[in-house]
Formats: sequence, structure tokens, C-alpha cells
Amino acid sequence: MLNNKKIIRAFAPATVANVSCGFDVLGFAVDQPGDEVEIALNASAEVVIKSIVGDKGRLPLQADKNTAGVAVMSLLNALGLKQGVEITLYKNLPLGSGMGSSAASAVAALIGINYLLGEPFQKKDLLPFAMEAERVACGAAHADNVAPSLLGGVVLVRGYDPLDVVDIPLSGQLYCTLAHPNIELKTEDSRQVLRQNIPLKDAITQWGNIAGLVAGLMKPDYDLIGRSLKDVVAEPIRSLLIPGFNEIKDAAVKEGALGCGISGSGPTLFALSKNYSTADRVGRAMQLQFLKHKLNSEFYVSEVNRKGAYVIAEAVTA
Ligand SMILES: Nc1ncnc2c1ncn2[C@@H]1O[C@H](COP(=O)(O)OP(=O)(O)O)[C@@H](O)[C@H]1O
Ligand SMILES: N[C@@H](CCOP(=O)(O)O)C(=O)O
Repeated sequence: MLNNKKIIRAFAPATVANVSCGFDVLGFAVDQPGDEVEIALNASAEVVIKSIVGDKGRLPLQADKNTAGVAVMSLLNALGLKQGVEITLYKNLPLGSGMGSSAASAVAALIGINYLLGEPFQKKDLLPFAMEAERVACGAAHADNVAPSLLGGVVLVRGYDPLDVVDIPLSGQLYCTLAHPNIELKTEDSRQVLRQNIPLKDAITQWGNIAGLVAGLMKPDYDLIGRSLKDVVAEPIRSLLIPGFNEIKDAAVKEGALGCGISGSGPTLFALSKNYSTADRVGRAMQLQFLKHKLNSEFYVSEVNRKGAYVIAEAVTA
């Protein structure tokens, strides 16, 4: 008798975490780019990464070091299952980019394994497994990349203990430009440069802005969004690691962006705009500024994603 094998292909989008003022508590997903996995069950009791396409050999193939493998192992553990799983990772996102690269691999793998097992978990309940993978990638189980990559939309992590994730309904159109220069910053390193204490004055500015941003997104009030896209906690320090940061940000706003800041822990910068053509012009302006600082870059324009990760296709092989 033939032993049929079901293979699932799943996609998880890149994400912009923090969104300036929401350090570790706010993030949104974009439509593209994103990571993909092909995942199948087998008769062994081991989780293996069969191959990784697109990483130029840089990512660990050991399942307990790769976020895709860690996330799957964590889910299987929760179910008390010793199940063999094989994963092929299509690594489309640049590493150490600030675009939630480590999160996207974990989320795509989770969507795939959950589907293969008959969906024992609701989408939202997959979050703790993806956070476990983030802990391995950058030493902190932050949820502001994995939550929007999984669920789509703009997501607020209201609290971590217990995890309380809130979907922020977006009522208007919103386009994101991601400008990614060809340098890398490891999230782990750019977390270490942060101050551990914040003066009360800065805290007041920051929580005013995060509340203003959430209100602006929900109304929608584009001016309020623009006024609120300010970060006095992480950006003043992290921006020093990004050549030309202030000029690039100024150029984006001059070209019509509502605001601009560091995507995740950088070096990618994000900008928000009301429509596609502005977002596209903003991307060109940002690229030009990076060039002035001797950096090549690519840029992506996408509407803020409302769908999150999904199964692209399933196939059965003999
Ligand atoms: N599947 C994966 N994708 C990306 N990075 C991974 C993956 N698995 C493990 N890592 C590790 O995580 C680190 C990159 O994560 P991070 O700096 O958070 O990048 P990003 O900001 O793009 O998410 C690297 O040390 C890398 O080896
Ligand atoms: N909140 C985290 C987000 C890191 O995002 P990444 O895309 O750089 O992994 C942080 O700011 O450290």
C-alpha cells in the first residue's frame, strides 16, 4: 500500500514592530514580503529542518536553534506529542532586518503544523509557541512581531503576564513603506543598547503618543497618526546605529508620509502614508537618502495587512 504524505505550504508576513512609540507592545503586518515553509509529518519522532532556501547558508539547520523548528517543537510539547516533522524553510526576509524575520519563520511553521494536525489550536493560541522562538532568536519573548504576523492587522500587546493581545480595528486605508539598507542589526544587540530606566517626562510623552496613535488609527485621524508617530525611548539611541537616519526620516515626511521611524530594531525604516502613490514616492526618497550615505537599499510598499499568516496550498505525494 502506498504511504501518502501530506505537505502544507504556509506563508507568514513581515511585520513592523514598535511602530515608533509602542516599544514591545504594538506591531502591524504588511502583505509582502514574508517567509514560507513546506511542512510534513513523518514516522520518526524528531523535528528536522530538511533545507533552507534563500539564506545563503547562514541560518541554523538544527531545529532547536531555528525559529521555525523551535516553534513547532514548542507546540508539539504542549500537546505531549512525539511526532516526526520535516520542514523546508523558504527564507525570503533578510536576516537582522527589523522586519520580523525570525518571527515570520516561526509563524509560518506554526500555521503549517497546526493545519496538519487538524487545527488543535485557534490561531491566537499559537502565540506562546511563536514567542518561545523569539526568545531563542533574540533573548526576549516579545510578541509585537509574532502577533501581527500571525493575526494580521495592527495588534496591541496590552500585557505579557498574562498575555493579552488586542486587535486594533483600522478604519481607513494605510500604506507602509519599508526601506531596507544592506546592513544588518541583530535584535539582541539593539536591545542591549537601550536604557533600562526612563525619566518620567519621557514616559509621559511616550504614553501620550501610543494612546494618540491607537486613537488615530481607529478614527481614522491621519494628522493624529502623524503627530503620534514619535518615539523618545528607543529611537534616540537606536537611530545612532543607522547611517543618515534623521535625513531619511525628514525626506520621507517631506515627500508626504504621515510619519517615519525605525522598523523593529532596525536597520529598516518604515513610513506610513495615506495612499499607494505617496508611499511609493516616499520609498524612492528614502532610497536616495540611503545612497547619499553610501548604502544600497531596497524598498517595499504594501497596504497594512489585515489577514496575517495562512496556508497557501496542500499537496499529497506518494
Ligand atoms: N528562521 C530564522 N529566521 C531568521 N533568523 C533566525 C531564524 N532562526 C534563528 N534565527 C536567528 O535569529 C537572529 C535574527 O533575528 P533578529 O535579529 O531578531 O532578526 P529580525 O530583526 O530580522 O527579526 C539570528 O541570530 C538568526 O541566526
Ligand atoms: N520590540 C522589538 C521588535 C524587534 O523587531 P525585529 O524585527 O528587529 O526583530 C524590539 O524593538 O526590540
